[in-house]
Amino acid sequence: MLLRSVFDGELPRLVMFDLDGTLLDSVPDLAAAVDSVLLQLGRPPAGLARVRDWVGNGAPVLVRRALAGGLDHQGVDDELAQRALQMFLEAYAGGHALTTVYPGVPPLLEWLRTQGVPMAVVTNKPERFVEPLLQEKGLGGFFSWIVGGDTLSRQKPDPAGLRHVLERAGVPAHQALFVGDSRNDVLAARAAGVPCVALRYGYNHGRPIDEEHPELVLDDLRELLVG
Ligand SMILES: O=C(O)COP(=O)(O)O
Ligand SMILES: [Mg+2]
Repeated sequence: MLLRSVFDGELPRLVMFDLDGTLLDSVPDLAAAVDSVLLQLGRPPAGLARVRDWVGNGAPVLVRRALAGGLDHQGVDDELAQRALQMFLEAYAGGHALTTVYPGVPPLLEWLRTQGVPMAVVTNKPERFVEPLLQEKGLGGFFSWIVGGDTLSRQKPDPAGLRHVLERAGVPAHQALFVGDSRNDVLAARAAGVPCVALRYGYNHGRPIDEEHPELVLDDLRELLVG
């Protein structure tokens, strides 16, 4: 089995997951919220394809990128960014009907649960959205620990969130696994000493995630259970 091959034939003692682009295809709702902010500010909408490349560094950076119209958000007015962030949070709280669970996710989570492997979510999404979203999408109850982008003072690519969970779970880094979709995930895992699996279907600022050289790159999480 591919999952066991990462741990010399054993199972990991903890699996931590990224949220957006890994468990949930959340960009349609994120793009709708971004576009509602831009329209309220009298600007043209950004559209799903561009927002997809801007997701991954949390809501404040997503909003700044939307105001800048690109990944580089230097020079965006701080007061405007703050106002736009409040508008975004309000719009995004309005609903998540367009967000879907990637098909490989439920089979892997169910299987890990039957094996007694504890699970966690470490995301850059603001913490307030995470638990309700997991519940709404049928993924509530799987995760023993949840770290959002504003839970600690630092977010991914900083390893603080992963270390926070490792400590609480009492699991050494090399016996845990992190599953993500972006460069931030690979860098955070590497800095924490945690092996990393990355998904090609997610959001990585428009670049192939293979370039970041995680331990494994997959197209579907069910591949972990095969072999
Ligand atoms: O909110 C974001 O920017 C992305 O969140 P993620 O860390 O779950 O991919
Ligand atoms: Mg992600």
